[in-house]
Amino acid sequence: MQELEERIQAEGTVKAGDVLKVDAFLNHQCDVRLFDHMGAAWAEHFAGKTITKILTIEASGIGIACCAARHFGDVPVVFAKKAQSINLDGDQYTTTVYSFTKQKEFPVIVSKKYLNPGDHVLLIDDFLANGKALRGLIELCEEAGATVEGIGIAVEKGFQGGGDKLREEGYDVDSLAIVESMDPQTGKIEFRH
Ligand SMILES: O=P(O)(O)OC[C@H]1O[C@H](OP(=O)(O)OP(=O)(O)O)[C@H](O)[C@@H]1O
Ligand SMILES: O=c1[nH]c(=O)c2nc[nH]c2[nH]1
Repeated sequence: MQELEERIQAEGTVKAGDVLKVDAFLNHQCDVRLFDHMGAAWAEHFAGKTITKILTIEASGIGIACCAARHFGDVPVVFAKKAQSINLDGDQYTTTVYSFTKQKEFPVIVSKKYLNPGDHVLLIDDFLANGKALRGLIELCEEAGATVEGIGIAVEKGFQGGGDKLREEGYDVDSLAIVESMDPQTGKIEFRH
């Protein structure tokens, strides 16, 4: 998606440790017009599929998933929580995920009320790196007996391999920008096309 690539080139910075900082528009300050355009792009890609629910994970996927839902008939957006809470009652699906930016393992929890065997789920997230977050969401869908229809990602770091492994396994992964390489010394960012 050209608009997203241009924003990354203009406002993104490359940090050590394979970190791309795009928090001016994607995952701290949020550009909702851009999010809306991203939702439209995923709706075009997944047009032939029936989507009954969007599933994402705290924290950065939530805003993007909510904007995307407007392009999928206002389907419900469910976000997996990364901490137990007194607000989480009853039965839950749970797994654990290693967080890329927080560098520690988190529980990942969805109430059984909000993920069901009949659901056809679109997974949405801001970043795809090693694929740990998506593996967690896929596991929750498997536990629930829900079908993963596709995966919509804003920025995939292709050189970390998580996306290609999922594609090899047959998942339909639509990443709107795939970073092929990035250099913290020069700041140069190259995309896969
Ligand atoms: O493919 P992976 O290696 O799993 O990396 C991608 C995940 O990393 C980030 O989550 P993180 O927990 O780092 O930050 P967040 O709380 O801002 O979403 C991002 O939001 C994705 O969920
Ligand atoms: O802001 C972010 N930058 C990244 O490079 C990244 N990788 C996973 N999650 C990420 N979040």
